[in-house]
Amino acid sequence: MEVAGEPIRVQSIAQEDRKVEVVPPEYIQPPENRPSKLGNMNATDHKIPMIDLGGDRDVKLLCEEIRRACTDWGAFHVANHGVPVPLLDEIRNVGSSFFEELPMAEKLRYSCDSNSPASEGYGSRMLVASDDAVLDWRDYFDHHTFPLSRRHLSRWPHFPPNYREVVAEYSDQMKLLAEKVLGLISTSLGLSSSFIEEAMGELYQNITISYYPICPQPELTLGLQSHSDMGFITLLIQDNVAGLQVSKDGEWVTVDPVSHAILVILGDQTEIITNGIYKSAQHRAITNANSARLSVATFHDPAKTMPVSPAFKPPRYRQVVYGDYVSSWYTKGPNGKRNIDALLI
Ligand SMILES: O=C(O)CCC(=O)C(=O)O
Ligand SMILES: [Fe+2]
Repeated sequence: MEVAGEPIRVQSIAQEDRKVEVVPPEYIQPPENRPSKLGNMNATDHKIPMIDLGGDRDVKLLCEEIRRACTDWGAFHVANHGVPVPLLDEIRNVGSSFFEELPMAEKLRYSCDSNSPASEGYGSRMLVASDDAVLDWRDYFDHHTFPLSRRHLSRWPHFPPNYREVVAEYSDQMKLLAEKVLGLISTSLGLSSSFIEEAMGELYQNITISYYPICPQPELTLGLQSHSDMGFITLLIQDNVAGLQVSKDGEWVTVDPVSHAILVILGDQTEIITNGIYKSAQHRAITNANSARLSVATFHDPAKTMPVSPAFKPPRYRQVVYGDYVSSWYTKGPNGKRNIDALLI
């Protein structure tokens, strides 16, 4: 089902009546970007850290763990995070019902504006900077959730019937967790616990549910090209199909799915504000030939008008107005971490 002027959704290439045996050329990555090895590359010393936020943990010890994880990886799992675990299953379930049970024609009623990056709705080309860029093997639904003035539930799927209620509740819970984690990150650097939250100003939150259809040639494609997230922190959950990889010491490490845990990914604004003591995590998603994969990423960003600069001296990054950073990112494309590197002094 194709609508005139509408970019084609990956799911309609991969799964419907026109199912293909080979991927169309616009999805084929140049050799240097292809996943070299499709198995799980995790060795025990190559596992994303798991940090327990529960109970009465000694804050000093907790902050030491956070500091190590942020320094070594820029990403870590949190367990006992305070978000009800059934809610994690609910959002995965409503997401997969939308992508897998709703006919394409119905899904297309929620199409995002394909001419404007990060517009709300159902799309497939969020990170595509130019017409000749290689396409991601991914469809998604992007929701604007905070500030509340951006939250229009009427623009979100009506199916399944509890979709909107679940996403709204999930958004509220993610905001609380983001504030908690940003507080710990601030404390772990000797800053006041509210430092990053105050520097961020009004919190902007978007939730992207990504759906990666089965891919006939996973060795040639990426579900999502290598990038770092633009804002402060991303809270991500995935289903039980592995596919997310984080770059560590020049190697791609697959993040094992842990159904009750939430992955914290540091974004570029955290790298700037911490003056590079903590680095944003470069990550990507690979595809596979056996199962579709779903993830839910919740982004926490400042207002577009907000200037962000290092909290430590001498500054190693130039101050940047967040909206300018976002515009340049969407113009040039993510290309690994090139955008933040351009701010280095
Ligand atoms: O699907 C994933 O695991 C990664 C999603 C992601 O990195 C993003 O949406 O920015
Ligand atoms: Fe990301």
